[in-house]
Amino acid sequence: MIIQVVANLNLPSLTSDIVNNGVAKGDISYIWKIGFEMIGFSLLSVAAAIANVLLAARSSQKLGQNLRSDIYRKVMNFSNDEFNQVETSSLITRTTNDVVQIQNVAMMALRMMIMAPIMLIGASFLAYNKSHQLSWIFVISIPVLLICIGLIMGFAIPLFRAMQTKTDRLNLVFREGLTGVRVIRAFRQDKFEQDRFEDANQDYTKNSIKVNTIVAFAFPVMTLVMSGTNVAIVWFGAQLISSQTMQVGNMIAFMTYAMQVLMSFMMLAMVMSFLPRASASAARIQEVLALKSSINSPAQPENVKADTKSLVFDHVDFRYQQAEQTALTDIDFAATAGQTVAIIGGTGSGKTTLINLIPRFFDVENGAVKINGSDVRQQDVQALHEEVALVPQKATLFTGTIRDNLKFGKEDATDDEIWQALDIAQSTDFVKEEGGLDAHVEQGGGNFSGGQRQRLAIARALVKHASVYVFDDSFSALDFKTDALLRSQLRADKRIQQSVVVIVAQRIATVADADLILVLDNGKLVGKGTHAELKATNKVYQEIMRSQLREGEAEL
Ligand SMILES: Nc1ncnc2c1ncn2[C@@H]1O[C@H](COP(=O)(O)OP(=O)(O)OP(=O)(O)O)[C@@H](O)[C@H]1O
Repeated sequence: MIIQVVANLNLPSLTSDIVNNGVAKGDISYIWKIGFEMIGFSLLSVAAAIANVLLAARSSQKLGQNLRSDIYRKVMNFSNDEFNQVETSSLITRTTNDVVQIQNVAMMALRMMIMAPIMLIGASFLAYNKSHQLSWIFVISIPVLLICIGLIMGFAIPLFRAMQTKTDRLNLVFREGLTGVRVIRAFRQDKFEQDRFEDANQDYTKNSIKVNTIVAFAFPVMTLVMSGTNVAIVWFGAQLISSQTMQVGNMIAFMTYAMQVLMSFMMLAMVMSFLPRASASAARIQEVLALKSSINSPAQPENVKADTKSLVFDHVDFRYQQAEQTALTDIDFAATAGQTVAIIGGTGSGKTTLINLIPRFFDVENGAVKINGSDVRQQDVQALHEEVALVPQKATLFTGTIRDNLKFGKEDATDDEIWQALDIAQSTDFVKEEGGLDAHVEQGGGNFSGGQRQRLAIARALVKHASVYVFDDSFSALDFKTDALLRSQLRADKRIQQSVVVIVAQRIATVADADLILVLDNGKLVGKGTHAELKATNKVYQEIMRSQLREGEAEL
C-alpha cells in the first residue's frame, strides 16, 4: 500500500516536470526519459495495488473464517440457559450476515483506511509545494465536501444500524415459517404468515432503498465538488499562468494532487459510513463470544471409577432462570446397576426437567445429582456426557445414513453392534425394508415416521456404552405390543443390565414393571415405590391408573 501511495504521489510531480521541462522546451529526449520513469511508476503502482487487494481479501476472508469457527465452537458449548438468551435465528444471522459485515469493513480498512490519511497528508503537502497561490481553493472545497459528507452520513448511519435488526427479523419469520410449514397449512394460517413475512420483507426493503438512495446522492454531490474544484483551479491557474507567475505543468500537478486530497476524504467517508453497521455487527458477535457457559467442568475434575454404576438424586431442588417457583422440589431417590427407574406424572409435572439434570444440562439449586457415586458438578462435562445415553422426547436425526446416525455415540461401533441395538429397538424390519444401514436419512429424519424416528433414536442410545440410559417419553409413539417387546428385550440385554435405566412415561403399562416408580406432581415427589406398593397406597398413582383404565388402556 505504501508503495502504491508513493508511486501515485510521484506521478503528478513527473507530469509537471515533463510539461515544464520537456513539452514547453521541446526537449524530446527529456520527454522520453521522464515518460519511461512515469511508465515505471505506473506499473509499480498497478502491481502494488493488485498485491494490496489480494492480501486484503485474503486477510479479511481469513478473519471471517476464524470468527465463524469461534462462534460455532462457542455455541456448541452453550448450555440451555444461553440458548434461551440468544435466539437461534439470530445466532445464524450473526454467524453469516454479521461476519460478512466485519469482513467487508476489514477489507476496506486494509485497502483504504490507512491509505487515505497518508495520501491526504502527502498530496496536500505536494500540492502546496507546487503552488502556494492556488492552495486557498482547498479552504473552500474541503469544508464544502466535509459538510456534504457529514449530511449524507448523518442520514445514512442510523439506517445502516437498523439494517441488522431488520435482517434478524426477516430471518426469524422465515425460519419459523419453514419449520412450522405443516402447522401453518393445517390451521390455514398461510395468509397470516405470508402477511407477516411480507411486513418484515417490506420493512427491510424500505430501509435498504432509503440507505441506497442516500448513498446514491453521495456520488453526484462529490463529483460536483470535485468538478467545481477543478474549474476553480483552471480558472485561477490560467490567470497565474498568463501573468507568468506559474508554469502549466505545476497547474496540472496541482489539479491531480487536489483530486487526491478530495479522494482521500471520500475514501475515509466511505469507510466511516460502513463502520457503524460493522460495529453493530461486531457488538452482536462479541455478545455471543462473551457469553459464559453456565455449565463448566471444574478445574480439577474427579476421576470417577465405579465398579457398579449408580444414579442418585440427593434432595434436589431446581429452579429455571428467573422463575419464581422451583420446578422440582426435594427429589430424592437412588438406583444401582440393573435397576429401572420410571417417572410418571401429568404434563408439566417436571419429568423432562428432572432428567435434564442427569447429563447436567442445568445445575441444581440445592442437593446433588450423583452418577457412579460422584456429584455431576465435580465431573468433567465431556466425561459425564460419555456416561449418559439420552433419548430425548423429540427424536432428532441428522442428514446422512442410518449407520452415521447410529454411530453417533460410539464411533467405532461395528455393524453387528448396530444391528443388535436396532433389534432391541424393534427397528430391524423397517431398516431392512429401507435398504439397510446405508439407507439415507433426510434432514431431521423426515423420511421416517414419528415412531420409526423414535426407535432409531432409541437404537442410537443403545449403541453407546453408558452408565445411565435415559428415555424421555420415548415409548409413547410406539404401540402397546412394540412398547412391551422393546422393554422386555432391554431388560434381557447383558450390557443394559449393568447400567441404570431411567424411563419417563405417561402410560401405567410402560412403568409397571420398573424397580422403582417415581410419581411426580407439580415438581414434587408424591409417590415412590413399586407398582404394587403405589397401586395399593398412592392416591395420585391410583388416579392415573383409573383414568387409563377408563380409557381402556391399562389392562392391569
Ligand atoms: N426452559 C424453561 N424455562 C422455564 N420454565 C420451564 C422451562 N422448561 C419447562 N419449564 C416449566 O417447568 C415445568 C415442568 O416442565 P417439564 O417439561 O419438566 O414437564 P414434563 O413433566 O416433562 O411435561 P410433559 O409430559 O408435557 O413433557 C413446567 O411448568 C414448565 O412450564
